[in-house]
Amino acid sequence: MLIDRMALTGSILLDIFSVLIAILLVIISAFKRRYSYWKNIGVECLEPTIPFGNFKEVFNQKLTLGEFSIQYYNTMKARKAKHTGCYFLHRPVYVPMDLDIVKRIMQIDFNHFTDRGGYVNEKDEPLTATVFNLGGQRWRDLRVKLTPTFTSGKMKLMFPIMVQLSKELTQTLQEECKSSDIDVKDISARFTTDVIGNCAFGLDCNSLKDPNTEFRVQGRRIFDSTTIEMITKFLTFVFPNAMRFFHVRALPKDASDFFWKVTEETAERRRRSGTRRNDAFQLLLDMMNKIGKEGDTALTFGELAAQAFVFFVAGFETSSTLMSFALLELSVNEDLQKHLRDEINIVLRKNNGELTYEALSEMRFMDMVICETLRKYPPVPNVSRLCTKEYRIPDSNIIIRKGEGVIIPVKGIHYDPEYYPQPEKFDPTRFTEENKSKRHHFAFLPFGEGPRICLGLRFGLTQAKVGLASLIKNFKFKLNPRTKYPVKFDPKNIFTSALGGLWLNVEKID
Ligand code: HEM
Repeated sequence: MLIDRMALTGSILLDIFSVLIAILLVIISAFKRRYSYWKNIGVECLEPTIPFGNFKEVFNQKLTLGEFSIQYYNTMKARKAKHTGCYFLHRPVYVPMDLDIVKRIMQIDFNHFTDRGGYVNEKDEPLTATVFNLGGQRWRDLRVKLTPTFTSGKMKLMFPIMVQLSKELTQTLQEECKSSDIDVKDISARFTTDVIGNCAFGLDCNSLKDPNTEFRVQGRRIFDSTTIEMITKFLTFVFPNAMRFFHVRALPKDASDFFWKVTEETAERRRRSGTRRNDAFQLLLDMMNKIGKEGDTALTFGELAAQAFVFFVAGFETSSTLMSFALLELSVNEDLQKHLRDEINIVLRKNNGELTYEALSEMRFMDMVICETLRKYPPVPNVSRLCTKEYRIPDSNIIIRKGEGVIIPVKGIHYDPEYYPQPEKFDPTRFTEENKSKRHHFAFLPFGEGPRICLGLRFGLTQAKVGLASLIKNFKFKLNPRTKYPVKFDPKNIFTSALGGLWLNVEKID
């Protein structure tokens, strides 16, 4: 009896094992067929690994996406390839190396690449339906409506709030640097959280005064992904339909619940008090209440909340990354720090000590430092596009089919010695007007380009410059031994982020 049962079990196990092996072989052969795609159409490609494609080191967290961008770009450049292809898991992705082709995809022939391919799952997670993630006509309509949010006129109105918060930043730092080393990434993020909260929503987020305020905690939560969350994010990008079918959420639930609740409360407060403010949130409320041009379609509350959310998230993280890496480089290059401080003091003296919007635009060296920081540490190391209409790459037989992805290797381009000799060197003079005019315009892409260029570019630059002006005027920064230079980047973060923070020694200038 026992022997019979063992035999039966053994044969079932064998059957299951054979079926599994057969399935595995089918999957492997499907991958192999897929992985011959670029070779078959004569496009340069590196050897992919099943099932990661060319992103194995990114998945197992040996490389950040920024490091991948540089490594991939340099390898292909050494092969003198103009057109290259890689595989993101099973998906073929075109990667242009020639800046004229980059310009065509992002700008001239944009109509073929209108989408980014972000994950939208409105049913389970309305906050994903942002202007960043949406494509097609819904993106176009929203983009047109949201563009007036950050005009230079609006920036001038918001400017005094930024200056006021920069004074709070100085006071906070003065207190905190007495007793401890400073993680400039953290303090910059607290500043930009308060700025975007106040300028865009009229909310006092209070994170400078209280580093553990819920805004800061939940803001950090969005970017501090666990390994599982990071893999989920990748999968939502590659299999959006399947992930929607299985109701998969791309955002941490606690953080998205918090932002939803804050948006509801803010909308309700304004409705009850009847106050109108000249800010991004008012613009969104008007769009929801159909106060605007005749024939405009109204936003739903979910759409409003999603746009408020993306402004908040995009608004604080990227700009604080910019501020903190600028501070890092200025602490390593003390002559540049002094040069910048001298410029700030000269401009402020001319303006009776007042930092105004116009005074800020007089700071030419500040602008060069900011650009060089964005070149060396682009907060978004790669930019993506989704082909929405079949496209033949000019002067070639390569066809990009509808549904195929494109990656622009921003960080790779920023480290190309052909455009930036000695790319590891921090050298703001690369951005004098004369030097800029000698380079291809698409050799500098920290905000992307074309109709989908960053919507908050002006806001991001202004808040980072205001914060930096007040910090460099009032403090001296030096590298702290806790920070490795060159920096080690955090492979768990899809954006540029230093592993363990950016710790500096800070000394108040009397
Ligand atoms: C230093 C600061 C910033 C950097 C480096 C940055 C970078 C970027 C990049 C690379 C993109 C993709 C562009 C493309 O695909 O061509 C983007 C898109 C976007 N950014 Fe920013 N960003 C910054 C600040 C901001 C701020 C402050 C906001 C809002 C308050 C913002 C809102 C957006 C939005 C809404 C999009 C999507 C635009 C669209 O698809 O139409 N960004 N940003």
